[in-house]
Amino acid sequence: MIKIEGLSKSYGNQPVVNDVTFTVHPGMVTGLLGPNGAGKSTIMKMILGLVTPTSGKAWVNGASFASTSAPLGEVGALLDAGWVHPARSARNHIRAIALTQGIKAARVDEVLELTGLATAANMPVRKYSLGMKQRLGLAGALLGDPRVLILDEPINGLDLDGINWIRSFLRQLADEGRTVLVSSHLMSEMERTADRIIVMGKGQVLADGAIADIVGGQHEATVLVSSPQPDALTVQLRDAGARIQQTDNGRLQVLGLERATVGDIAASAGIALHELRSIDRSLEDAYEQLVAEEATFSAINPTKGHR
Ligand SMILES: Nc1ncnc2c1ncn2[C@@H]1O[C@H](COP(=O)(O)OP(=O)(O)OP(=O)(O)O)[C@@H](O)[C@H]1O
Repeated sequence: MIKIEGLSKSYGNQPVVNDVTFTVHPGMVTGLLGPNGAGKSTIMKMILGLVTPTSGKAWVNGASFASTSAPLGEVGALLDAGWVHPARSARNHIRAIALTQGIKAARVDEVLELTGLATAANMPVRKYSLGMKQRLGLAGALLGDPRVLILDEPINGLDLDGINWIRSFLRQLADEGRTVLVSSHLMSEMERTADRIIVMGKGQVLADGAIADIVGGQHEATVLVSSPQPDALTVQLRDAGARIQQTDNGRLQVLGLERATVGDIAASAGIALHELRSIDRSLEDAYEQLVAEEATFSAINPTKGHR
């Protein structure tokens, strides 16, 4: 389990993480989602003791990570898949980490096998694709068989096969009872990967919950309707509190009323309808709206939440 409480970080007088509190539970994949610069990596580094918080605290399995005696057995981290020495083979890279941490050599081949790198293990890393480097980063993270995994943008740069592979891999790790925290700047990546997402914007938590709840929480009923009497219908719907926009093809986009209500209003006013349907908002829309709302609010209230 990872717990952070009131965590803040400023560089100079620039706040980059601002009073963030959340708990990441074992047995599920938790996504830390936010646009570039939202503060996701900084939070991960503070959990790992690589960046000192300006205020607040982070615990991994009940203790501060810096105080742990076998760090790789406690937490596996993937922060930057590109830092490996280019001339070194994957096997030698993982071996070197194992040696410094007192991990037995047999585990090296186990993690290379687990991450699908066994057949490429003797190749110099400079010949690796980004996806292979991501797998290598994961292999390193898994070396100590940790209960907690912290992975910064592990899906970045993977092709579709790679994405599917990592999704099922993370699922398996969570099913084994591990705590899995994964960051991404793309909702599409998190959509089928995470059980729960924490949405960040400008260093703050904007939303936290199951994806369906977050989309639902942002949801405003949107109905598309067409009628031979659009003007009369517009008047009736506006009277009921709806906001109406005319679409290019003459339909009305109705915001703020449910589909059945729109149908009932038209029927009681004797207005014919030729089309009546709800529009499903995509996850991406909900995410963009959340982040855009925060950006707008911060712009008009620049001191908001910044300490
Ligand atoms: N060492 C540092 N000194 C100054 N500013 C920093 C430092 N590290 C991060 N920042 C700034 O903090 C903000 C948050 O960065 P962070 O890397 O945590 O964001 P992120 O959400 O992980 O985004 P990305 O996906 O782009 O890495 C950014 O504006 C970044 O420029």
